[in-house]
Amino acid sequence: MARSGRLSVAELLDQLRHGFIVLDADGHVIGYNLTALALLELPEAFLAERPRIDDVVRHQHACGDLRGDLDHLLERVWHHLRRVQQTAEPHVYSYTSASGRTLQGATMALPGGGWVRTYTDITKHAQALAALRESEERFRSLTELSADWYWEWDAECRYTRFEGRQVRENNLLAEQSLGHRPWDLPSLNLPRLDDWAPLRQAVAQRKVFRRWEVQRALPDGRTAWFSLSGMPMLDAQGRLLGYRGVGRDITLRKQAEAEVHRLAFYDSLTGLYNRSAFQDRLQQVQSAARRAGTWAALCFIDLDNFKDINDAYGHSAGDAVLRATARRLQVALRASDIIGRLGGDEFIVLLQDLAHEREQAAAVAQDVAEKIRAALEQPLVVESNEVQATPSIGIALFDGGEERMEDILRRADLAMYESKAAGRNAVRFFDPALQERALQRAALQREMRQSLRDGDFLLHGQPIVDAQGQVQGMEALLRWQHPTRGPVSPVQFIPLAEESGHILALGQWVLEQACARLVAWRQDPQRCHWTLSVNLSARQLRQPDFVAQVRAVLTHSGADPRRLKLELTESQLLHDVEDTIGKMEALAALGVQFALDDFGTGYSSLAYLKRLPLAQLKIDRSFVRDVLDDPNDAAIARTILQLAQSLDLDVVAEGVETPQQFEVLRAMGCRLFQGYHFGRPQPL
Ligand SMILES: Nc1nc2c(ncn2[C@@H]2O[C@H](COP(=O)(O)O[C@H]3[C@@H](O)[C@H](n4cnc5c(=O)[nH]c(N)nc54)O[C@@H]3COP(=O)(O)O)[C@@H](O)[C@H]2O)c(=O)[nH]1
Repeated sequence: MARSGRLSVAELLDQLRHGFIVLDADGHVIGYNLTALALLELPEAFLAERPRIDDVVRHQHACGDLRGDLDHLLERVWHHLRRVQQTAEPHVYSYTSASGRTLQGATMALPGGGWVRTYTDITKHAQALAALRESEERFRSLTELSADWYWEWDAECRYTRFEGRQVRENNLLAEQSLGHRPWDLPSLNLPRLDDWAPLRQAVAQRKVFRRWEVQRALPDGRTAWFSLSGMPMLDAQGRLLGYRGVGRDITLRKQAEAEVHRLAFYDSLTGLYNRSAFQDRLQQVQSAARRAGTWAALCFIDLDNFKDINDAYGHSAGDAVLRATARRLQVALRASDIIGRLGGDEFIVLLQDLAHEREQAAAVAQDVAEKIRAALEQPLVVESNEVQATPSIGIALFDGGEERMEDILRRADLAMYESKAAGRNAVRFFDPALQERALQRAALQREMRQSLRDGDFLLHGQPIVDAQGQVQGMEALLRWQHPTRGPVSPVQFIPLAEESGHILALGQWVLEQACARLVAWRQDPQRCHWTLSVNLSARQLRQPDFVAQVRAVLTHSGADPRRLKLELTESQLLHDVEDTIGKMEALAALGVQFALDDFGTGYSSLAYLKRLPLAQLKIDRSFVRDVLDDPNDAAIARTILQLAQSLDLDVVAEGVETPQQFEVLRAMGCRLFQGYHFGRPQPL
């Protein structure tokens, strides 16, 4: 310690963490600090004698701190000393002493000759580096030996790195993925962005995710399944740097799982659902029917003479018949229908979401069962023999109620026995009354097609009069003069025509007839100002080319569009309102008028009412019927009239049957009327 109480320079240098030795131009030690002695483990007496650097090296070599050939060591020391002098660049090196200390040495040239050598203990740093290297080695052997590969994403979740033998051997994966987010790459099992929501949510919350399975099509045409697990990489402030994780090819496992699934749930002969899978599906259909409030049907199919085929041609022929039956069922039915084989020659079909009404569902089920029957009754060629395996089909309808699956199956099975009893190759319902009605509906639909061809449909017209009883127009009403059944009410056949789609052809026919009538009236001074109202069905209006169709009929017939009035019901407006408004506006632009039929019975939103290009409201006849006796009906009629007045619409009171009804409605301000009081529908 210096007298002043402050450290001398020499004392200060001894306190440094770095050791140093100063050499003169000949390489003699002319200065050093105590740290150098400690780090180099040299006795002070040795350095105090100003040894040459060669002696220091010899000493270190003798102690085992420096290893290798001594002459070579000395040569190298002097080589570096000279080089440092020439280049003025320090020479940095490191070595580990015999005692296990790692030192970093640096040699620098001094101005005017000589050198200074510094020594720093970097043992800890060297140990950390060694540990890091070892861990890298471990990681590398892991990715080299394991089936997994390593990946990294940046903070935007784009792949930035892949490592591992798998990736090297199958570089397709990395090539395809680098620079892309996993959800931007094409995937077979998760094609929509929404499918990735759970993974993206986990990433947004910086969560670890495990075993995320994705199926990809590789550029070489193969498809492969990968499983990804990942964890976030965060900086010291908790900001996301990216994700890192492992990936694994799980294609083989997936294939094995699919095979196990196939064996457990599918019939090995036909590939259809087996009994246990079918029961599962039946339960699902029942739950779906409960949610949707619809009816479903179970068809039990038994091949009529399968045993004879088996006996006559052998089991392989029998198997071929069963496989062909399965194929025919698949071709005849829709993808949403569920087909199974219970065993032997027993097949089952589940038809879901048939209709909300039981009778309507029965009609559809009857149609489908007939289609199945027709498909299966066709002869088959099996092992060069022509065989016929006609089916007996039993149908049980069910809804979302509590009925047990065994009971539904039992009902269908019983109905199937009814088919057998009825002479085979037949369809029977569990409920005979339902069967009858379903058959009636199916027959009417068939006959309707024939009647359309034969011209059995007629158009009637019912007058629409003003307050003075003067006819202002007609409503066109369709009639079916059935060749054997006589007149069939539109109340009966219009819904059937809607269901089967015949309404499109019928509607077109009515429109053509109505336009022809308008053209004929034009020549008649008493009728030339009349309008003709035509009822539109929901299905007609939903046709994308409906506007074009009406325009074509008008052009072709030459009828004045302003005399044509199309009647819609409120319920028709509820379906795709914007589309309906668009079509109405397009026709209104031509001059065609629109009336809202049965007004008051539906759920018209006043907001829509305002937007629709309507000319007329028709008060439903249910309000007119009791307008004299029921104050509520009278109030409704009055309200409709007031509403129409404020919306600047005409009003027709429908179903006026008596002079009293006429008077009351006229007193309320109604100006147009329709009903038996003025005339029943007559041939136009
Ligand atoms: N999509 C189409 N629907 C049509 C067509 N033709 C008729 N229909 C619809 O069928 C339903 C039944 O029609 P219909 O049996 O012809 O009955 C109409 C009138 O006869 C009846 N009416 C008329 N005045 C009276 C009356 O004073 N009392 C009474 N009880 N009934 C009467 O009302 C029916 C007309 O109703 P609306 O159409 O609502 O104005 C019926 O829903 C028809 O719409 C067609 O070509 N296409």
